[in-house]
Amino acid sequence: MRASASSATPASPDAILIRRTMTEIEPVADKVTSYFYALLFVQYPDLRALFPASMDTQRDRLFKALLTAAQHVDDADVLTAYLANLGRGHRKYGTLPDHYPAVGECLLAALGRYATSSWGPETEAAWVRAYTAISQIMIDAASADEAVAPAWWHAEVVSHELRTPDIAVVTVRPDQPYPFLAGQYTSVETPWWPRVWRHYSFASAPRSDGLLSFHVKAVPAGWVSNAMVHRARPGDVIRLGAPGGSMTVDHTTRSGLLCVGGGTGIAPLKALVEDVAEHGIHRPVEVFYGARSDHDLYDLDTMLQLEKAHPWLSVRPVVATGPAARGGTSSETGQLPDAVRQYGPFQEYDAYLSGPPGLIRSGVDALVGAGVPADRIRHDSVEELVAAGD
Ligand SMILES: NC(=O)C1=CN([C@@H]2O[C@H](COP(=O)(O)OP(=O)(O)OC[C@H]3O[C@@H](n4cnc5c(N)ncnc54)[C@H](O)[C@@H]3O)[C@@H](O)[C@H]2O)C=CC1
Repeated sequence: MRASASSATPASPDAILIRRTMTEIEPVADKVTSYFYALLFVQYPDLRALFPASMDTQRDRLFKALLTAAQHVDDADVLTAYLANLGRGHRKYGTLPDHYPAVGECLLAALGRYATSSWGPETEAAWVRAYTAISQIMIDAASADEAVAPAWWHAEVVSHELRTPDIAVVTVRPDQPYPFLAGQYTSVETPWWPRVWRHYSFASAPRSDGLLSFHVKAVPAGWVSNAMVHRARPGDVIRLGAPGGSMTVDHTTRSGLLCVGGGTGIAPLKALVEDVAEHGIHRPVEVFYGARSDHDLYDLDTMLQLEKAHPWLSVRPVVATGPAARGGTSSETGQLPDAVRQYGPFQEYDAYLSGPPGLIRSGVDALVGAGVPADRIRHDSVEELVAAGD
């Protein structure tokens, strides 16, 4: 979380033109992205096979990516980091350098059609420059990544444990080593919904046996989550993309860790606790684990066992309704951010937030209120979480 340079320094002429287009198309974003994909698939029918059967989430993602790029167009560091990650992430879709000009041509045609008052030769030229730069960063990052990592991994389900009627702990064995850091996430594609990818955090620090675990909650209309909870069985093979996310432990400091997790958001926090334990330098770790009710604290036993084993760890279950859970350093009823506010001070802590988007948003405010400096609060991108929730 850092401020964009573009908010502090005057915007470049290209940035002004690009943002003008974005402002104009924002109210009709659905139409622009539908037109873009329709044009792309008519002009370049071979590209249809790279996309999922249903394009709903995809349309939204394209617009958000454009918006992010437009916001940071003058901030080379942020833009490059974002686009390089996007370029690497596109390898699993089978994206090739040749595809970029086709996409650019259809994108500009769609923007020109809907941004009627801001479009003209100058604006078009600004978009051509921006798109050329964007695609080059993505192509270069993908090509550099090819030398060091596969485009995707196959992983076989080796165990599937239903913890509640709609939450499963799924453990998989990747077909080749899968390097990642505790606190990161990956993208998952199931055999039942080809080319539909969703993000899930790793529920453990890297293990010596190479196995990876995920906590998945089946949500209404969630294709991948329902398949993972209700269909996947040992022997099924899923695909994994590259690891991502910066919710990782800074092992160069001895600061405490304040971990606030709601629902299946406890998964990466458990991984962080294991990471601190394995590192051997014992720092205070405070975990606030929230759920709607006692029954929804599906991983409380594991967290309490960790608490028993590690004197530097405090686990505080927080339930929104019903009787407070038994166990832990303390046990609360109410909303997670309110529970965190009762404790502290946390000035000397690095904070980690994980869970539903609403919790991330209100949690950041609560943590700042509890004295945690904003630049020491880590969480995954709320946009990605929205996509992960279905
Ligand atoms: N890396 C991450 O941030 C991860 C995020 N998730 C996300 O976590 C979510 C888990 O869903 P569920 O288990 O159904 O969670 P849930 O809806 O049952 O909520 C869990 C907890 O968060 C609190 N909460 C929810 N919305 C809140 C708000 N607006 N303000 C304050 N507190 C709020 C609830 O009171 C409860 O304590 C999914 O959206 C999933 O995508 C899951 C794993 C990792």
